[in-house]
Order: sequence, then C-alpha cells, then structure tokens
Amino acid sequence: MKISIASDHAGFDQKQQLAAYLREQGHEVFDRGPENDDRVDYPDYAELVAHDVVDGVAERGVLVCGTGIGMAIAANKVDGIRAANIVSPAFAALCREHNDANVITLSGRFVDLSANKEILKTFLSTDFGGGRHAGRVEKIMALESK
Ligand SMILES: O=C(CO)[C@H](O)[C@H](O)[C@H](O)COP(=O)(O)O
Repeated sequence: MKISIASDHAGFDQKQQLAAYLREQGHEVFDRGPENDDRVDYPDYAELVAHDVVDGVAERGVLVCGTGIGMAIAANKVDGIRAANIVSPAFAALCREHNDANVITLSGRFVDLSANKEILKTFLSTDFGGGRHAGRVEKIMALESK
C-alpha cells in the first residue's frame, strides 16, 4: 500500500520507527518530514499528508504528534479527509469498518511504539464495512459542501 507519513517534533521519534516498520512490511512510504526533532507546527505536516491522500499519491495517511489530537483536527480541515485519532487496536478497526477513515493520527507521547505498531497494522488491514455505514459516511462528506 502507498502510505504518506509525517509528524511534528513530539512524534518525530515514533514517525521514524513507524516509517521503517511500514517499509519492512512491504509498503511504499512517503515520509513528508520533519527530518529532525526541532520544534515545528503540526498543521504544516498534517496538510502535506492530507493532500497526498486526497490527490491519490497515497492510499492512507499516518500522522504522529504528542497526542494525535492536533493532527486530527488539522487533517480533517482538508476536504476528502476522514482522520481518526486512535489509541487502541479496537478503535483502529472501528474507524476503518464504520468510518472508512483514510488518515490515522497517533500519539508519540502517551502511546508506546509497540502499541502504535499494532494499531497501525490493524488500521491498514481492516476494510470498510459498507452497508449501513456507507450512507453515514456519505452524509459526513456532504457536510463539506453545506
Ligand atoms: O496538538 C497537539 C496536542 O493536541 C500535539 O500533541 C502537539 O504535538 C503538541 O501540542 C506540541 O506541544 P509542544 O509543547 O510544542 O511540544
């Protein structure tokens, strides 16, 4: 799968490790930065990954900040993005099955690397359930033009 990933300074270490993990798993990874842990502003990186996803450069996006919250708020401002801030594999499965999330945002400060790897694996391997969820996701996307 083609995956775009980025972080801010708080998520930098885990972003590096998660990008390597995804490559080991055979994914094609576009690392949109940053290249070190100097302090940066997370919306700048959320924007890069969100555009990769809506432009079709990547099928999914991964964003890591201190909590994942700021990244989710920022990414969801881009039309076409359904970003979910996830801290457990169960929620990772549900954000795919029910919400067809195309971007996952992770916490680099409150969730450890091995838990985030498990969360990411679940996010990438779970399909959208469709059915009763499809109309709800369509209604979410229609909000962009209201
Ligand atoms: O947006 C966030 C909180 O919702 C992220 O966790 C950021 O990484 C955090 O705000 C960065 O904070 P810092 O004090 O500038 O390191």
